[in-house]
Amino acid sequence: MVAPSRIFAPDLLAGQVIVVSGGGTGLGRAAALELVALGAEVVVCGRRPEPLEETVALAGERCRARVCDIREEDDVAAFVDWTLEQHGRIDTLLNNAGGQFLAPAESITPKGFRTVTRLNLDGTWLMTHAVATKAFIPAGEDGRARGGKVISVTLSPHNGLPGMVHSSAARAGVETMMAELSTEWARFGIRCNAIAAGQFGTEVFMTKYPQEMVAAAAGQVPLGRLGRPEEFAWLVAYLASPAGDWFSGATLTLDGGRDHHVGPWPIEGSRDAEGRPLQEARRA
Ligand SMILES: CCC/C=C/C(=O)SCCNC(=O)CCNC(=O)[C@H](O)C(C)(C)COP(=O)([O-])OP(=O)([O-])OC[C@H]1O[C@@H](n2cnc3c(N)ncnc32)[C@H](O)[C@@H]1OP(=O)([O-])[O-]
Ligand SMILES: NC(=O)C1=CN([C@@H]2O[C@H](COP(=O)(O)OP(=O)(O)OC[C@H]3O[C@@H](n4cnc5c(N)ncnc54)[C@H](OP(=O)(O)O)[C@@H]3O)[C@@H](O)[C@H]2O)C=CC1
Repeated sequence: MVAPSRIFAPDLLAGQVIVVSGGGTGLGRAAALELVALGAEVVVCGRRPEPLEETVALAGERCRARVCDIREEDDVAAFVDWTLEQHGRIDTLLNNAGGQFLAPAESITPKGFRTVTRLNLDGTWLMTHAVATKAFIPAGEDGRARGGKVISVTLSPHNGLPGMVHSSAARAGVETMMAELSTEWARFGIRCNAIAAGQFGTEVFMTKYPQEMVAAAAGQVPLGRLGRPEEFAWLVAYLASPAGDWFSGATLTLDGGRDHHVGPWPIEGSRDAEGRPLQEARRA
């Protein structure tokens, strides 16, 4: 039995069907559990069955899983068809699956660059296009497009993460994709937004990258800590709920201030004896 939400009413998303890509781990799993706690039917996908099965075991009967590689067009089509066979509708798609490797730009090969843009940009597009054309745009019983919501995970800081030029470029593309579609697909009642995630202490974040980088990450966040997966899940739930109905084309940055980090403040050598920032004297 999934734990009740600490923030929202338990029936906030009752009756909704929500797809979470990458729902077997980290931020995707946290979102899946919160959405189930709020009454939604959730379908998770990813490449490996084991983490998906663990999410289902934690979430209970209102969560289903199916293996799908979001980079493969046929996989994506089969996954969306299967979800519609199971539930008859999709209300929200959370494009959370993604990732990258850390490497200096000059050492990234053409294949390495393509690998990361294909996952984050092409994969997000394949999922978005398939869900829109199969579930959101076709007419419902009233003869009008059913509509729906797309929420795509991107990356903060927006000036790019050194060592991640491929992912920084791909996520910028996803944010523009969401903004563009918010105009084109408004006529179908489709809302498209991005959540620019700062650094969250998920298991993969804590273990995949060089430990020096991980150890330094919180120090680059003005609020002084990494994000907690439930903080991501709450924003997803808010956007999926009626409170999110007038958001479209937006990028919501969720990062403890990381996007605007300029280094330690007060600046080293520019503090008074108590460590406070310096202040100019008033004119006499
Ligand atoms: C501050 C942090 C902010 C963000 C945090 C998070 O996102 S946390 C969450 C993060 N979560 C995730 O990232 C989860 C998802 N991430 C993944 O699945 C992998 O990281 C992936 C994106 C590489 C795709 O995997 P895949 O199995 O499809 O690919 P593959 O392994 O077969 O490699 C294909 C090609 O890529 C290249 N290349 C690969 N690695 C390196 C490297 N270390 N060095 C150099 N190059 C590398 C290489 O060209 C290779 O070809 P080769 O030379 O072998 O012929
Ligand atoms: N944690 C952080 O600090 C930040 C994370 N992000 C992004 O947020 C998202 C979640 O991150 P996090 O939970 O930390 O990381 P995880 O690595 O735990 O999550 C990535 C998920 O995506 C799935 N996935 C990867 N490739 C594919 C694919 N080709 N097809 C389908 N599913 C795939 C993985 O499952 P499987 O391997 O089984 O396919 C996994 O469940 C990612 O897009 C990440 O890049 C962005 C900014 C910062």
